[in-house]
Amino acid sequence: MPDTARTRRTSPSVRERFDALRNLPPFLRQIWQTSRGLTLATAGLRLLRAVLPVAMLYVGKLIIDEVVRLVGLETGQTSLTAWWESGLLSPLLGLLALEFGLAVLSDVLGRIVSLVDQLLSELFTNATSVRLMEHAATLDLEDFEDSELQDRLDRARRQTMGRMTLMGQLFGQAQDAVTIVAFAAGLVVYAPWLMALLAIALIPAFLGEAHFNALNYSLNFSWTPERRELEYFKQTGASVETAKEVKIFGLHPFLIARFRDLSAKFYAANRALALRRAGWGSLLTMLGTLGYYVAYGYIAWRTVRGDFSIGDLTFLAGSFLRLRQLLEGLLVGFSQVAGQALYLDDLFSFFEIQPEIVSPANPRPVPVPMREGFVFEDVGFRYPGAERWAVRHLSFELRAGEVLALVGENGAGKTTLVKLLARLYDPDEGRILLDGHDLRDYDLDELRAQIGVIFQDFVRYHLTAAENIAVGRIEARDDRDRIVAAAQRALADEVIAKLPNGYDQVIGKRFRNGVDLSGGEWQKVAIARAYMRDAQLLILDEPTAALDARSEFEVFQRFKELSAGRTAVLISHRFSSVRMADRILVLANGSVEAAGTHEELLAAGGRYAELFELQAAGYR
Ligand SMILES: Nc1ncnc2c1ncn2[C@@H]1O[C@H](COP(=O)(O)OP(=O)(O)OP(=O)(O)O)[C@@H](O)[C@H]1O
Repeated sequence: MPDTARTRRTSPSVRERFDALRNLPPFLRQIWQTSRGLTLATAGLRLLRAVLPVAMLYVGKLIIDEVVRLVGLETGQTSLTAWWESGLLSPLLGLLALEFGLAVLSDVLGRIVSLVDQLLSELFTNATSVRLMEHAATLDLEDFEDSELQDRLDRARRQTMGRMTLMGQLFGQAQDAVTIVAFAAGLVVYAPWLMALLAIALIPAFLGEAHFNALNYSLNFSWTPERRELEYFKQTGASVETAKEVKIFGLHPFLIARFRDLSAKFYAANRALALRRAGWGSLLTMLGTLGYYVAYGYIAWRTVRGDFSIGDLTFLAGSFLRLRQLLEGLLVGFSQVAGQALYLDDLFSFFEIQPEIVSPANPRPVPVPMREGFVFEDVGFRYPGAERWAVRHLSFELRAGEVLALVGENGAGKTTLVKLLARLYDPDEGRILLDGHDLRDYDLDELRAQIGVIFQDFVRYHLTAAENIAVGRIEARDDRDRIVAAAQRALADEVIAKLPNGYDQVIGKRFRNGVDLSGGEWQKVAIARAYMRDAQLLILDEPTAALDARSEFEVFQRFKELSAGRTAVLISHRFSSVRMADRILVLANGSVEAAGTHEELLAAGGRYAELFELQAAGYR
């Protein structure tokens, strides 16, 4: 992240803090959209529950007044039966029963409210996760390689889970506000200015909370990259994927030390803030408490003077206590809500990122079949943030129906060329044409549907063997015949035949019953994905590196036969495979150095002949 953004964020201004509250309406809207029924239920029940405390306290006052009245009767009776038979106890019993009923109702409502909230929050978390995945799917590859986006994605991901407390808090606040109004309505009659005193005494605590919440957010925000690093060390230190190498190289101490260092720094920063918060918090809360006891003393005095009954005293004292707690909760809670709303920025700002590689407004249909093929015209491309051009002045033709091989040393630009062809990136210079029109003029989804690429770092899905092949055309995942045919073409069927559950075997070690494959076996399964597709252009970007020489030869032989009528690009460092292509492009430093058939290139005696000789010499 640029330094300016980071420093700006270390201390959000008061305005920024309150600005964040604008996130609440869309947040509430999303909750409402998640489930109208549950939202209405929680709102309704909370409203009902909000007025119960006042009612209970008031009935409590009536009970005490009634007891005082009965004491004052001086009937001289001491046995319960005598009292009972006199009928004098009936009003008291009625009041007690009413109080009991209210208490039970309050408990039951409380339970139902938490149940509803729990269900609603789970639904909301799931819905937000789905939205997150959906939005991430629209973003450019470039976005994903950007570490700032990864930070944002990371924060957004945390928000899908973390914001549920906000929902509960927000609803709780609304409920408390109603209760406060109810209490206040009762109290205003007795001592209006005492209420003002209570409220004023709480303001310092409120401001303190707001301040520290914002500091906390800033701390978390500015530490996002480090927190991702921490997550990375934890993952690397303890996961199936890395266990083998970490063990062999004895990396545990190194990884643990890195984690310790970083986490100790984060802890120190957190602790410093927590300590300051605790110190100031206690001091400011004390002011609030002082306000309460001044009010209490005043009411006690008025009772002694005979202005209030004992029942009034308990009602008032109780009301003030509750009111203080509620006001404090509301003010502190409000600053927390404002603090949490800052975090919502992360979620919403992630949703605001828009992809740059998109279909044009009026896309032209992708030609099926294509007639001429692809033309690269002086194409240049630099990875975001890189100084070097990955490819530059790249010009060549990929004719419809031909099998073209790309050779070149590491970093020559082969994979970049493929990514440009599939429009994972757009060129910075020049253009790429398909049948005479810029790739950018076509519909993006249609274009990608016509291109099948298996990359060298293809994904090993921890799914069944059949699904691992079906990802090449996920709509056809239930078409077993098609999957088996694709597997046969890629020589993957022999691999799958050896699995305990055949095509339904989960592969990869991550899940229960998963069976792992060898590197070459994984590659065969991945190559089968290419045959699942009805794509007009098939590209194998070195997914064969782990295949033994015979398998690679066979795979490419079949690939060539089966690509008859299709356009194909293959990338390999093995000349036995490369020579099968109709035409070979030699790339060096991001542009075409030579092109021709195997024989032509050998005869020309350039880099191709040199590399071929080097490899051939190894076998002599
Ligand atoms: N995601 C990326 N971000 C920045 N630079 C990159 C990225 N991917 C590749 N490069 C750089 O672009 C140049 C071309 O890389 P490319 O992957 O196209 O080479 P290649 O010919 O496929 O190499 P190999 O034979 O090793 O697979 C290299 O200099 C590489 O360092």
